[in-house]
Amino acid sequence: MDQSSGGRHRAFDTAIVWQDRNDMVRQALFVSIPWFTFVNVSFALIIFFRNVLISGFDRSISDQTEILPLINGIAVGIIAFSFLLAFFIYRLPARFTPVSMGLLLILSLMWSYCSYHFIVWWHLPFAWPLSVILMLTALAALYYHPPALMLFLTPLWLTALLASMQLNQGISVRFLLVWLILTTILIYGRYILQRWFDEAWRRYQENRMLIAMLDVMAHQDALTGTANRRSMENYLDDAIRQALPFALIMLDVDYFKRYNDHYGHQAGDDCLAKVAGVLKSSVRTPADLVARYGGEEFVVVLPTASLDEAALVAERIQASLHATALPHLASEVSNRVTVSMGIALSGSSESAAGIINRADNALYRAKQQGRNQWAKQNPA
Ligand SMILES: Nc1nc2c(ncn2[C@@H]2O[C@H](COP(=O)(O)OP(=O)(O)OP(=O)(O)O)[C@@H](O)[C@H]2O)c(=O)[nH]1
Repeated sequence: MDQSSGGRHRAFDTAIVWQDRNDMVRQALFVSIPWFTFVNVSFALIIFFRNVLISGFDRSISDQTEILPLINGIAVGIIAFSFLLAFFIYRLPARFTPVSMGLLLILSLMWSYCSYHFIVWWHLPFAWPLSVILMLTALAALYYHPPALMLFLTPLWLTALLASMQLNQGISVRFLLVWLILTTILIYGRYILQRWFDEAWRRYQENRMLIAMLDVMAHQDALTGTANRRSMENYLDDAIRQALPFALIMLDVDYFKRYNDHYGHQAGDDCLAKVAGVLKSSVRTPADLVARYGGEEFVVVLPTASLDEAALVAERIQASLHATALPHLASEVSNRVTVSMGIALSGSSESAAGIINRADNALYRAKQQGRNQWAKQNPA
């Protein structure tokens, strides 16, 4: 993920690239955490303002009123810790650390403490829905990260059971049923969401493999495995745009029509693949490019090479081809497959077509002079 351009936040908005599944989890967290913070903060604010601004709003708050300042303090704490959690997750960037896990647990414990009092002492009608909303919020926001989800859910989930037992002086069958249904919703809900998450990851991987395959098909020649003509033209255009000098060897298999006529088209294909193998093993660095220009013509591009260095590569190609000893009994110059080559140097502000044209002229001269040799561009 590119953090340098456009800042941390935009890295998730634009052109998402997930290297592994953890990246996807981070992305999900990044998307979920503002909403998770919003739910926590807004409910804490409601509690705080009901208690502080509208005192006596909840007439049922008659028992244990001395606990009210503590509840208000916890509401403020929830707001602070929610923002702190968002801050830690966004700053690190977007991942669960022991600190954010600890914050999640503290948040849940604070909510659990509040809901216990709301249910057991104050009988507040919104206490149950609040607990359920918080649990479902956590489910939707954290389902893809089981440890984080468990840390937030477990205290609230247990508190709901314990508060009910305390309220009913034992186990109420009616409540137990509701609690079990809630538990089922949480477990099954997580299972369904997780399946979608895994499915999204699987399809993302498939798409990436497909794109990589299409990329290879778009830039590679299927028969020889070298770069194709379009890829070579892009390569040359890039080099010219960046004013990078290069030498270019244009290369043609001698008497290839006769080869096809003599050995058959299939053998001709094999021969081209072997010639391409020789070319690839004869270049110097990974930056050098071997491309199939078309038919039995190839191009070798040698960045920063001089004419003499390119001539050395041409010699190496000839020697290597000779050593490979591909028979060509229909050839007039040798009983092995040979090539003719034309070498040209890139000139300042010259187009790719112009350079190729000069290499092609040199190749033509090499052919005229008897084939199985190379010729340099005409001096300017
Ligand atoms: N087997 C095979 N043959 C191809 C392929 N592409 C082009 N050819 C053949 O390559 C031959 C090229 O013939 P020419 O252009 O006359 O060249 P040449 O016979 O090598 O003659 P010189 O270049 O003058 O030595 C043609 O017969 C094409 O059919 C290919 O992919 N596979």
